[in-house]
Amino acid sequence: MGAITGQEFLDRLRQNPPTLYIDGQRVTDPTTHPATRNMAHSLAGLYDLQHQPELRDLLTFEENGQRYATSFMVPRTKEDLAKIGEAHRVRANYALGFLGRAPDYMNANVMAAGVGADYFGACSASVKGDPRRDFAANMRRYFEFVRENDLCLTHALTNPQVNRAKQASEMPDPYIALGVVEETEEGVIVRGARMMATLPIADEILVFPSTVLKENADKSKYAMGFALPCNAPGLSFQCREPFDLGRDPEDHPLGSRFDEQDAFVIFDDVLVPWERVFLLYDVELANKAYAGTDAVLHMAYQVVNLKVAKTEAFLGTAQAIVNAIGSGQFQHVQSKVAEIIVTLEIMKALEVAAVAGAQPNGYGVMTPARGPLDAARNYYPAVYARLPELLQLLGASGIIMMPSKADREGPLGPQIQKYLQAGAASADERLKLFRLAWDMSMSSFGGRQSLYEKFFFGDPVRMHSALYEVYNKQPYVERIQAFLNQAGAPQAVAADD
Ligand SMILES: Cc1cc2nc3c(=O)[nH]c(=O)nc-3n(C[C@H](O)[C@H](O)[C@H](O)COP(=O)(O)OP(=O)(O)OC[C@H]3O[C@@H](n4cnc5c(N)ncnc54)[C@H](O)[C@@H]3O)c2cc1C
Repeated sequence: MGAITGQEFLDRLRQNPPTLYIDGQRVTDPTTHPATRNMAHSLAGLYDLQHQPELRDLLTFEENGQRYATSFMVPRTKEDLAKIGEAHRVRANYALGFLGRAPDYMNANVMAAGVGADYFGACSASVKGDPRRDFAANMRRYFEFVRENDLCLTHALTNPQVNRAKQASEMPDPYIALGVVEETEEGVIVRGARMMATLPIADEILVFPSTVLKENADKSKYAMGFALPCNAPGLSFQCREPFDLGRDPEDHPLGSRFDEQDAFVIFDDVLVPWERVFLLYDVELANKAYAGTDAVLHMAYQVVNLKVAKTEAFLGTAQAIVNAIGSGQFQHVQSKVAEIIVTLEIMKALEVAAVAGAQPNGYGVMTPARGPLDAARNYYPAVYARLPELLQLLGASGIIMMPSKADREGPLGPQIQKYLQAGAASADERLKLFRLAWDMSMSSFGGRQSLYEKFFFGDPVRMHSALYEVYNKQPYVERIQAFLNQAGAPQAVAADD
């Protein structure tokens, strides 16, 4: 099959809808439900991009006579990596960088895991050569399956909050956190919940643990990795309140089109067939799965490209506001726009450095450099909050005084046109622009983005700790030590002056 069209995506979603619940009701058809239909069609548009004649060569690649999405490409050279990055960027621009979990993100994950599938073969519960329990073979096949069908994947890594002072096994019920209940001939039965899966309007869900599990026999039932269709029996997604309010895109330019949704995932004794199991009971392997296959780096590479696109959107919007209201001569206004430029250039430089420092990994995959990507995924969550704040500071009351499209067509239309025009734009143009700034920075959609940017790659506190642990600081300590030793002698001579 290979790269699908938007229509194929929608048909598949309609025929096999994920088990979604919104506002107490089951969503029987996400392509028509008011809370999900616009997002479903936006995703379809993203799939259609890969068939546009001018983008086809960038967004897809050919293998054995078949075309696949570039995000599934196994990079063997730095040129391959650069092409993948450019494709990520073009696809990110489709939603101005505001679609956090477009399919590319998980495609990068399954690509790295699929090529590095031997990692899963080392799992203590894997049976080499067994057509169903050979986890390496399962992972390899799964990558092929996802790529062949151009599937859209969601994923859920963290357990419900409940009590972060306790381990999963110490909760009031041992199956609040997702755990294995039993093995059967067909597979494993899992029970419990996962806290968050963005983009539940998907074909399949990938489940891995992200929290570091401690080694002991009891906790090993929480160590697992598997994939399932989003309509597997017993699996349900409880969606949060929708941010697509059904408004005209001119009024809610982002929320009306790109509410990717976030869902709480409930596994009510769900059967995971053996062929879909990639990891089981092996705490050490589970804890290191993302690093062990380098999936984390390929995902982070998608992310750095996405964040470049998003920061470019902030810069463009900020400068358009400045142009519209003629505030560009004020020094502090220039300084605020310059702040966005600095963030953008840092992210672009980290992307370039990730490719420049890329090396083939043990599986022959050209892997972007870890240092710049770790810097990007720690830096951006720390600075993101300033971007919406800068839009607010530049737009001021303009970001709240925004009559809607219906208002502009109503009885006060002529007055709105007169009083809400901009120095360099009509009222219609100005209000569309300010509505975008509001949706980026202040609406419920924009507010969720601010939370998303803080946590999308994990808890920033623990990410910093992880960086502290892995970063080789010793050469710098030694340099300081050498300097101090050198400095000692001349200082001793001069000290008696
Ligand atoms: C909008 C949004 C979308 C998301 N999408 C996805 C998704 O698609 N898939 C997915 O798997 N996850 C997703 N996440 C979840 C994300 O991975 C988590 O938010 C992140 O890992 C933090 O975990 P938590 O939310 O459970 O916070 P908690 O772990 O509950 O942390 C809450 C607070 O307690 C502190 N804390 C808790 N435990 C510790 C500790 N051991 N050490 C130090 N401090 C601690 C934290 O620093 C934080 O301040 C999403 C999150 C958001 C907000």
